[in-house]
Amino acid sequence: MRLAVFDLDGTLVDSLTDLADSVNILLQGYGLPKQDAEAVRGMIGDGVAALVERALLRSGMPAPEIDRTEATSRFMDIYGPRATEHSRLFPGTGTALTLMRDQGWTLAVCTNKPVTAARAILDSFGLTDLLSAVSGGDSFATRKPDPAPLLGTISLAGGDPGRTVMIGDHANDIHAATSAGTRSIFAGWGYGTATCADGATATATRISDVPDLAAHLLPETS
Ligand SMILES: O=C(O)COP(=O)(O)O
Ligand SMILES: [Mg+2]
Repeated sequence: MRLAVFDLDGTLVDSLTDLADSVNILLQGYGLPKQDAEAVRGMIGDGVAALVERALLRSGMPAPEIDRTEATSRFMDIYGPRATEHSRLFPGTGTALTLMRDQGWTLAVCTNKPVTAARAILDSFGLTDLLSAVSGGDSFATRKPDPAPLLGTISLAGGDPGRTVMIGDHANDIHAATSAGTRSIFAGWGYGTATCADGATATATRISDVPDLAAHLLPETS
C-alpha cells in the first residue's frame, strides 16, 4: 500500500487567524502587547508550547516571569473552543484527499498540534473518515523534526516508510521525512519560507497538485 501523511496547520488547514486571535487573547490576559498575524505565522510549526514561548518572548516577557506550563494550558483553553471559528481547509483539500483515497492511497495526519485539538478540527471539516491514523505533538515522546512521530504514524496506519510520502509546510516536516526514510513534498501554499523546502523530494504550490506529484514520486507498481 501507498501512504500519504499530511501535516495539519499550514498544509490542510489555514488556521492562522484563530491561532493569532488566541495568542492575542492570551497576551492581553497578561497585559502584554498584541502580535500581528504575520509574526504569529512564523511562530507556528513546533507545537503549542513553542508558539506560546515565542509569543511571550516577542511581547517582551522573558522566562521565568510567566509560568510557561500555565500559559500553554491557558492558551489551549482559549484556542480549543475557537479553533474552527475562522480556520478553513485550503482550497481543493477535500477534493485532493478524496481523490487520493479513491486512487488507493492510505491517508494519515501527523501534526505537532495537540492531538485532541487536531482531531476536533479534522472532525469539523469532515476529514476523519478519510484518515487511517491521526497523531499530534503529544502522541509520542518527541515531535517533528524528530522522525519518531512520523514513524509512529506510519506504523499506526499500517504503512512502510519506503512506501510513504510526507506532505508538509515546515522544515520540521521535511527533516522528519528525510530522517524517517520517506519521500516528501513541501507544501508551498503554507506558512513556511522557501528555505523550508531544502531537502524535500518535491515541492507543490497548491494542494490540488499533490495527487499527481505523489503518484509520480511513488508509482503504484514501484
Ligand atoms: O502546532 C503547531 O505548531 C503546528 O502544527 P503542524 O505540525 O500541524 O504544522
Ligand atoms: Mg505545518
